[in-house]
Parts: sequence; structure tokens; C-alpha cells
Amino acid sequence: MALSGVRVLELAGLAPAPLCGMILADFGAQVVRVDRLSQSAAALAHGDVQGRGKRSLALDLKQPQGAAVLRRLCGAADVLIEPFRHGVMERLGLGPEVLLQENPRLIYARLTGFGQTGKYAKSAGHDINYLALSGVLSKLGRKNENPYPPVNLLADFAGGGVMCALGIVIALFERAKSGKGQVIDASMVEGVAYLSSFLWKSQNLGLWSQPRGENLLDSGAPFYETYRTSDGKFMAVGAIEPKFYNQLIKGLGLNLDELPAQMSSSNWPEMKKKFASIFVQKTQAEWCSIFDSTDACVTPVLSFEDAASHQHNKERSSFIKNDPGEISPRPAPVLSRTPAVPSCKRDPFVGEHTEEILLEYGFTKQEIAKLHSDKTIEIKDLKASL
Ligand SMILES: C[C@H](CCC[C@@H](C)[C@H]1CC[C@H]2[C@@H]3[C@H](O)C[C@@H]4C[C@H](O)CC[C@]4(C)[C@H]3C[C@H](O)[C@]12C)C(=O)SCCNC(=O)CCNC(=O)[C@H](O)C(C)(C)COP(=O)(O)OP(=O)(O)OC[C@H]1O[C@@H](n2cnc3c(N)ncnc32)[C@H](O)[C@@H]1OP(=O)(O)O
Repeated sequence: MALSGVRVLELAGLAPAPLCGMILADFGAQVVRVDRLSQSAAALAHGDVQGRGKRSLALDLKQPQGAAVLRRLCGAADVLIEPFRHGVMERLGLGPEVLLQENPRLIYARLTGFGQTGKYAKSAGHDINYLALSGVLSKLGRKNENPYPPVNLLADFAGGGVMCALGIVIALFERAKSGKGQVIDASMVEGVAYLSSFLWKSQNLGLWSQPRGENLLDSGAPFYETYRTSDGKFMAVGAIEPKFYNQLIKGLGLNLDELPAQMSSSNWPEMKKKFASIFVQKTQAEWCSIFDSTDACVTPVLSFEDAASHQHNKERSSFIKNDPGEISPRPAPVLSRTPAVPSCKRDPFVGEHTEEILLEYGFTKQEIAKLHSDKTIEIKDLKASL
């Protein structure tokens, strides 16, 4: 796999860093998740559902000898992902100056909401806050309604986990030439703002000149909308270009000559009502049979279950099942020679691999026994968990 041989240490955090680590693991990196000891309340609150392909080492970083263990691990690692707000790693004596001095090849990825500097650097926050500060949240939502956060996909995962993974891969690529590591300041505010570059750069085109929910691509236009069907499901319509819009109109059984011009925005509210009154007359399956073989850009809005079993997705094996029978999306994108090979195993238990990881990183059995008796590490008793 593309990233095989890359050693990653991911300090356990909430949603974004686990996705970042999972992406790297899916594409072949050896990812060790450094967990808090399982008795701690914080560990309970960080139940990771994105542990695919990772191993777990349970380590108490608050003990000086625990922090020393991480320093030693970092000496032999390629990448460290840390998901805490600015100042936490420094307080533990694990800041970038220390770790990069010991291993100048280390890529030290700091995945935070607000970044390492600035007024909010030390503030708590979640996806919705980062999205808000980026400006993007102000654009999301329907007409006359409050801004609406589309679950925690945008800042946490797109602007956070994925952007951080991109930064790591770029830094690894650069390191192959320079031999040097570096620090990655991955702020979710900036990550999601960067993703929204099109919105910023298209402002002069008049694409966003109307209030929220009244523009071409934000549910203002009748041809870029979702519509309820007679069985309570929905269809998604994205017929922007005139040649595709014509096919939409045909499929709906309307006559183009009897309708206002597609881009006449003053007619959009009335056209939406017309489309809605037609879509609600047939089931989702009936609409699919009308539109499936056309270029009208009309697709069913699928539930997770339906998405996994949809013919197109099945033909591409877009969803996978692991050994415990859980279904989830296959890693994307698909690389032709070195595709991701996601692990089928269940996610690791906290501390399941502590001993084997420490041995692998050069710790002796005696050192491990001492750390264990000092309660600096935890070694999961698998029999007790199964
Ligand atoms: C919208 C999302 C958030 C979604 C969260 C959900 C995924 C989860 C929320 C509730 C969970 C459920 C619940 O707990 C009940 C079940 C429990 C069960 O076990 C699993 C199932 C559950 C249903 C469970 C399921 C899910 O987990 C939940 C539903 C987001 O937006 S996520 C993005 C958040 N933001 C960031 O990541 C940005 C950067 N980070 C931060 O800003 C802060 O970390 C944050 C997130 C604000 C949290 O602040 P906090 O004060 O808690 O932490 P920090 O200031 O960063 O400091 C960390 C301290 O911890 C110490 N530490 C770290 N590692 C170790 C270690 N190995 N050993 C010892 N100590 C450690 C570190 O030293 C810091 O200590 P100090 O504060 O003393 O310096």
C-alpha cells in the first residue's frame, strides 16, 4: 500500500484526529493510537469508532515516565498527530521543539479547531464553532431560517481530519527530498475556509448575491433542490445546465415552452411549488425508473441502508463489511496500483497492543514490566474483554 512503512502515533481525541489516523491506516501506515488509561473518565468519553486498522497503546501521559515513553516512541516515528488545544503538549513537555530536536524527521501534526495562535487558540470548541468562525456556516441553511450545521461533517472531518491527512502526506513527500520533518498547524477553521474557496472566489459572479437559501446552489433554485415523493422519501435534483434542465422538465411531464425561463429567479418560488406538486405524485422507485437512464441529474436520496445496497454502489463495492459485520464506506479515492486495503478486524480495545508496540519500538520486557507496575501503561487482558 502507498503508505506502508510509515509509522504514525495518533494521540486519542474526538472525531477529526481519529478520521485522519484511519485514512493513513487504510492506505497502509502503521498507526498506533495512544489512549488514556481505560479507567479514566476521559477515556470513556473518547470512545473511538474510527479505529480501523489501528493498534492501541494505553499510556498515562500525565506521569513524567509516561511522557518520556512518548518521547522515545516519537524518536522512532514518522508522524505524530495531536488533537489537543494549544498548550496541552507543551505542558506535558512534549511540544514540537522538544520532539523535533530529538527526531528532526518527525512530522508533528497539530489538529485543532482554532489553530496554534490567535485569540481563540486556547478556547474549547466543536465543529459548529469552527464552521461559524470560517464564515461558511453563514451560507448554510434555508430561506428565512437560522444557519444550519450539516452534522459535524464539514469542519471536523473535511476541514479537519481530511485536511490534516493531506498536510501529512504533503510533508512526507517533502521530507523525501529534504530529509526534514516539520510542524503542521491544521486549524479546522482554516481547513473548512480553504474548502470554501469556490464560495469566496465566485462572489463576483453573483452566485451568492441573494440572502441565504435564495441562491442557485443553496436551495434557492427549483432545479437544485430535494423533493418529497409519494412514499415519504426524497429525490435530489441538480439540473443546472440548460441541456440537463430540459431533461428534467421532460421527465416531470412538463412543457418547456409553457414555463418561465430557467434562470428567472423571481419565478423560482412558484416553480418549486410546481415541481413539488409533481414529485409527490409518484414513489421514489417510480421516479428512479423515469430518470435513471437520463442526464436530468435526478437521483434518489438514499438512507445509509439503501446506499449500501444500491445497484451502482454495489457494482463499485463502495461499501464494505468488516469481520463483526459492520458496514462502512470503502476508503476513497481508489488508487489503481496501490489501493487502500482497509482492515476487516474489529476496532482495537484500549491497551490491546501496548506490549507488542513497546517491544517493537525497542523497549525491553523489564522496562515494560516496570511501566506496568507503576500504572504508567495498561495492558489489556483480552480474555476479560471478550
Ligand atoms: C462535534 C464533535 C464532537 C463529537 C464528540 C462525540 C464523538 C462524542 C461526545 C460524547 C461521546 C459519547 C459519550 O461519551 C457516551 C459514550 C461513551 C462510550 O465510551 C462511547 C460511546 C459514547 C456514546 C460516546 C460516543 C462519542 O465519543 C461521543 C458522542 C467535534 O466537534 S470534535 C472536535 C473537537 N475539537 C477538537 O478536537 C479541537 C482540538 N481540541 C480541543 O479543542 C479540545 O481537546 C477539546 C475538544 C475542546 C476538549 O477539551 P478538553 O479540555 O477535554 O481537552 P484538552 O484541553 O485538549 O486537553 C486534553 C487533556 O487530556 C490530557 N491527556 C490527553 N491524553 C492523555 C493521556 N494519554 N494520559 C493522560 N492525560 C492525557 C492532556 O494532558 C490534557 O490535560 P490538561 O487539560 O490537564 O492539560
